[in-house]
Amino acid sequence: MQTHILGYPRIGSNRELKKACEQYWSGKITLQQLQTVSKNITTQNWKLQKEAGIDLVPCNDFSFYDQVLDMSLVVGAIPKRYHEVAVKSNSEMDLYFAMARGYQKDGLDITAMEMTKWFDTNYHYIVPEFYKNQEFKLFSNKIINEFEGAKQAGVKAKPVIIGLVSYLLLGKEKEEGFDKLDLAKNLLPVYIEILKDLEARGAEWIQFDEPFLVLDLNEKAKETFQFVYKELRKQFPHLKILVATYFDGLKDNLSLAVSLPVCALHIDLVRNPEQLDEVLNAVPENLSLSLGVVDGRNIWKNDFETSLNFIKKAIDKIGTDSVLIAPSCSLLHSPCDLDLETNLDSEIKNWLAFAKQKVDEVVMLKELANGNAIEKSEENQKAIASRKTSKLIHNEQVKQRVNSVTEKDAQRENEFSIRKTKQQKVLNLPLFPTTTIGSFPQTTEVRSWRAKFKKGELNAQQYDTLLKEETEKTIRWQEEIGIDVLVHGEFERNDMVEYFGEQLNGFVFTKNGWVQSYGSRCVKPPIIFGDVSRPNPMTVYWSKYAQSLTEKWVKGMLTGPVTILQWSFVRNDQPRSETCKQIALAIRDEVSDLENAGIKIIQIDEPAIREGLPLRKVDWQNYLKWAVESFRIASTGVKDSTQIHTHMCYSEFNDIIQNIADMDADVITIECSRSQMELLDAFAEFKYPNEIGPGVYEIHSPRVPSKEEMVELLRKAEAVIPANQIWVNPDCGLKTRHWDETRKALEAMVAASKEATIAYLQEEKANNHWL
Ligand SMILES: CN1c2c(nc(N)[nH]c2=O)NC[C@@H]1CNc1ccc(C(=O)N[C@@H](CCC(=O)N[C@@H](CCC(=O)N[C@@H](CCC(=O)O)C(=O)O)C(=O)O)C(=O)O)cc1
Ligand SMILES: N[C@@H](CCS)C(=O)O
Ligand SMILES: [Zn+2]
Repeated sequence: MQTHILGYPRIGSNRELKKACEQYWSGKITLQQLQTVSKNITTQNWKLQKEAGIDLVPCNDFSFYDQVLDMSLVVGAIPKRYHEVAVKSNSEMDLYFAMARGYQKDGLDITAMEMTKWFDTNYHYIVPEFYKNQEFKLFSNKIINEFEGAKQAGVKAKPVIIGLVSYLLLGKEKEEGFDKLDLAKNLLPVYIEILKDLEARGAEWIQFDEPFLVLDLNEKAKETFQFVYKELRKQFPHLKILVATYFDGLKDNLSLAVSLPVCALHIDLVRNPEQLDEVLNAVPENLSLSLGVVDGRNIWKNDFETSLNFIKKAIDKIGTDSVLIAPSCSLLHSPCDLDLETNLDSEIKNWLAFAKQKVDEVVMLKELANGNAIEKSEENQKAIASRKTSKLIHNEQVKQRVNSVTEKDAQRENEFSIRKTKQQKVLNLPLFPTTTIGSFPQTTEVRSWRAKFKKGELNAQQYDTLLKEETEKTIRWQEEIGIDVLVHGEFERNDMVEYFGEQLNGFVFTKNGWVQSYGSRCVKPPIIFGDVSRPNPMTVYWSKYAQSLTEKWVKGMLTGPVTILQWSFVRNDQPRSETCKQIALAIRDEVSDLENAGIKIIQIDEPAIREGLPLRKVDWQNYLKWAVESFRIASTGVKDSTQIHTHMCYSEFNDIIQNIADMDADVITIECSRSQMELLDAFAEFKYPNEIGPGVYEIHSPRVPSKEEMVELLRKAEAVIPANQIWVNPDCGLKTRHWDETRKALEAMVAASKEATIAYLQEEKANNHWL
């Protein structure tokens, strides 16, 4: 029996990588200094795992930005537009960061590659770009370098490589007339070249991540899996190849997965424990099974009794030598180290395990399965029992309230057409009304006020005054440039989910529980440990203050229940739907309080609603039913005249448009500019009846859009959506942007709205004249 880890967090337990990357980007440190930071992180990670007693320690799980982008560089999938950067900068690292973040230097203005969600997680990867007959060639030596780096640290590591089929399926065809899977034949020689080199250097085990094996696959994908792994086996009869699947069960891909001629197959027994029996029955004699029993996506202490039952069952069926023990997936999605949490309630802390502790759990499970360290099992069972019976968790009132929600509680008084008239009477908004999504730049200064406040270097009143000044400046500036519906800027928020978690009962938050979201950006998901309720209003103070400063409407700004659920660590002792409804009721109360405080427009952000979709289509409707219902519980307790907005980013809507419509928000703002308004087609085809704000500019890069390009996008929108349904706004919040680019971009956006209005009215006039 062996233990292994599928991947370890690479940000460093104090976010050293984030800080070093950002310093490198702003020219404050050299490439060599950046590389020293990465070397320290990887070395520490390898040593930690080796010293804990892990048999197969991973390498190539480090990344300066994203592991999929790393793979694109390794196999030379570098889109042509970056070739000049490679020449001008003469640095592999700068080329790499240019692909991730765009390049505006040396007279070049090149956009970043697209970024999207990694399966159903809050991690984002850089989408590979594929072209017909694309050739690949080994470009970056990263995998070899990491293997050698681990060797120097005294570890013969197991390289973790994105499997060939999943790598292709993660990408996007950038021209028509071919299927990305057609490229497998061209890509295979590069994989073979890498494996040859690794084998020559002494590698024994190779982990290929193939998460697509838990998704719905077509015949071509299945054939490609067979083709690729047969070829690899032919070439490398002695390498131990482990295929890793995670985030769901193999289900109808089981026979395919167990037929691959590899040494070991990893399965996720946290997400899909039911698959174990079926897999054990199907596993051929020469295939080892890696049991993903420690939850890599959540922070709860492992229940050793449950895990040991799985392990024993597997040992009985296939023998000790054929069993590996592991976390369910890479620990990338877990915070680094619970030991750093010195402020957590000790009862709750005893229920938790972060990455470092999960490594120990994996080792301990092997010990226990071997009949050793019985006292550790008793300790573990005490902690598990204490959580089951704790008084901290249950609140009968909350449970009763969820149980007594009726259909009427999830419905507005009247349908949208009636609400629209009533809202327009109150709001009196122009055609193409302008607004933003909520956050304004979270400058280093604003963040430093909060850091000082937390350290006690600023008192509550000083902190409050600084935030009020920043809010007032932002309100005045929005008035000045003529935005129609203002926002307060969200300066008081550390994060759109954590901020709410900090104020709700049933949540705890950590000091240092950071998890990578994309590139250098991290999030600190709050932990939902018990029944959720709202002891006090959470946002009314700031919305009321902002509204008191101006005659214009200020939107109240909330995060929706599904997004709070999705971006938190969620309790695993009740269905997610139950927790979601509890959060929904808390948000419903906040919405009511905002309305009572005179706020006429309330936005409830749900950017994670699509991310929460189960990976298999058969499971979608069940999820969508409770997710949409939760949004409706949160949003429908208002008068017809109160306008409810929602906002979503990173979403494709075609296949869930009916459910989006069922949310029945009066206005939805969506990310749209990167797809050049293509995302609107789903709304147009569906004849989406409510109002829509398609994002007219991209907010992930510092590039300032021109008025003309936004007018052009509005014209595209008008071609498919009636003008009186269209709002004008950026793709998402502006928290990651600087003020200078924000000012220029929003001024141009307001000008674009005016131009679109004039053009529309002129056309109307001409049409009427003609009639
Ligand atoms: C919309 N997005 C979000 C997602 N998930 C969330 N939970 N939240 C989101 O907003 N998922 C999808 C996308 C992902 N996008 C982003 C965008 C931006 C960030 C980001 O900026 N993250 C920040 C951390 C934000 C935060 O929590 N800030 C805190 C703490 C700030 C801090 O680091 N303080 C320093 C001291 C500072 C000083 O002294 O000057 C410290 O503690 O050491 C705060 O503002 O108080 C990031 O920096 O990574 C994430 C996801
Ligand atoms: N209101 C949030 C939404 C981000 S998805 C913001 O503006 O940052
Ligand atoms: Zn957004």
